[in-house]
Amino acid sequence: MNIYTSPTRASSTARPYLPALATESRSTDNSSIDDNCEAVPCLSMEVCKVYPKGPLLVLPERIYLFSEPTVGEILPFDVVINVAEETQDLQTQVPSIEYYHYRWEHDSDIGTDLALLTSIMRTAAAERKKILIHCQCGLSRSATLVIAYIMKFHHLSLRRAYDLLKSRADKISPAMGLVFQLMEWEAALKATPSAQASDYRKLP
Ligand SMILES: N[C@@H](Cc1ccc(OP(=O)(O)O)cc1)C(=O)O
Repeated sequence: MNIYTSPTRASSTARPYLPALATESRSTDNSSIDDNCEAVPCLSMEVCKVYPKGPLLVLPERIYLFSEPTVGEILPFDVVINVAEETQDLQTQVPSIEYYHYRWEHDSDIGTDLALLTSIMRTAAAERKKILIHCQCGLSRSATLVIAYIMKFHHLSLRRAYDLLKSRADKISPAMGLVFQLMEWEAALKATPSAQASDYRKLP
């Protein structure tokens, strides 16, 4: 079990079960991706060295996952989505970048934001923009958003989307409360399959 348990959520609720089985095969394009995600434990909120080589390309449409970046680290990006309450808002320092800061905590209600942010990502990807998704450690909140994107625009179940991202960024561990919301997201996507048909894009 590699799902990060938020300290703000009691363990009274049933645990969603997403065993970390990397069932997706890696494409040639992404063969070097895992090399960037070294086995460096995220020891504290202050020291999140999960991506020691910088932002990690996790999806072929130029979508990268990362922990809290410096100004210099976001400069190469066209779009930055920061989904951590506690991270620094860099918007004023990078006026040329399309910058979004959604102040998620580990137990935030993110359902509405998922719809909006995945659409923003999709639009940016269609415009061939380079997109950075980050939170503080790049393990839970930002990973949740990327999983939601994969589910919606690559038509994968939560389990398969999680396994896919895990195969490319093996330290991800969405907080349990966020996994529950991804389960709701999955149900909502299933209820409106026709709305996604034109957005379908096959993963290489
Ligand atoms: N608190 C954890 C590290 C951690 C911090 C934040 C975190 O969330 P996110 O990836 O959403 O910034 C996940 C994990 C530890 O002590 O190892």
